[in-house]
Amino acid sequence: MEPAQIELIGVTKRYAGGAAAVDDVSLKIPAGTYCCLLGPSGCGKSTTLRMIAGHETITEGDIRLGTTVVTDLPPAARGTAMMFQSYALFPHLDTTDNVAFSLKMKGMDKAARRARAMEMLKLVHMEHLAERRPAQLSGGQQQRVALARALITDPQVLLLDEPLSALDPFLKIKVRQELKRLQLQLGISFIHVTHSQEEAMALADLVVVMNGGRIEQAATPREVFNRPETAFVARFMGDHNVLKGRVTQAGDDAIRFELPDGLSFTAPASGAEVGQPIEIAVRNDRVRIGREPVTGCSLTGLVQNIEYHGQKVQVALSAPGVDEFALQLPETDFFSAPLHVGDAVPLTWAPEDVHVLKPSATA
Ligand SMILES: Nc1ncnc2c1ncn2[C@@H]1O[C@H](COP(=O)(O)OP(=O)(O)OP(=O)(O)O)[C@@H](O)[C@H]1O
Repeated sequence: MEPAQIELIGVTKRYAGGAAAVDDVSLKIPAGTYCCLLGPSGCGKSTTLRMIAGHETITEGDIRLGTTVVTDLPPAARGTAMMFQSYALFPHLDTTDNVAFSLKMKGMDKAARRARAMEMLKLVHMEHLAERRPAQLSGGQQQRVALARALITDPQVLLLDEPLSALDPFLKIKVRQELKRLQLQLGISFIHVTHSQEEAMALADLVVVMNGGRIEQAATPREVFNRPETAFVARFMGDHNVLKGRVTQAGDDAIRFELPDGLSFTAPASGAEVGQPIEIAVRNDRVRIGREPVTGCSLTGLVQNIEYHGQKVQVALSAPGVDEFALQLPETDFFSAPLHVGDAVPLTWAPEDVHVLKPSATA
């Protein structure tokens, strides 16, 4: 099948008696995109995926694949295929028959469907284990079989629900690379649900950050990381400090805002007016120690915790009126002048590294 764009138009899901699990979500995923639905537990990622797959009814709105509205079509008629978290392989069938299963349901003869299954097994580098049963395969191998089984239906979109969550950290990275290779090779869209921002950043062309059934931001990984739209996205992606205050002066180019404890900062003008609440983000790795203070971009922090991360050292600090503040230093910088818990540290950042946030979609 030709790759096709998928579009969600005002899609809402209300389970019986509950609030909206997915709330008026609109999203376009261009053909041939690796898309990650990212967010914390309960934000509606799996429900969104299941509605695309046709395993969950849609309360309101429509889903379109290419030019076809698939909202009311059964899963097998949509042009999508789903790989489940549990792999859901049949224990009594060998690898080849597991992969060929949907072709058997369609009435294809045995020789033809086993030949096609073997092509799929080659695609996922599993042809040498074609005769094994699921119990004789490792978790990673079972997952490849599940992938081959989903791909044999020749879908326009492959849907993956937390595909890497059961794998150990080494295998996770290996399978991650294979998923990306397969998506590029096949040229179809993959929609991959994850709660790991690292996984989403590594894989996705399009990251869709969800919170409380809504989309907070949908953009490239670089955009989401460098220009998080909301405090939720900045915190969820990590490696950002968020400062929350009230605007005290508003100029054409810059504003000043004050934290509850009186610390005052500068941010680029963003249409905010005097008296309005404001949130800004500064990346942890853009905060510097002990430089000349920059007016409106400095504070003194008290070191609370130090974590060694290999290439970087993460230092958590406290300051009056600031919930959490951290900086990341390259390993060599940290060890050339090590900090200790309890040290009072002068911190500064450049005005151009201050990023003004919008109110959250669920606010
Ligand atoms: N079958 C169901 N019946 C009622 N409520 C449900 C059902 N499935 C999910 N929900 C609720 O809908 C909301 C979204 O759930 P969903 O599984 O889509 O979230 P998620 O982001 O995928 O979470 P997780 O990462 O934990 O799987 C949650 O509040 C959940 O409790």
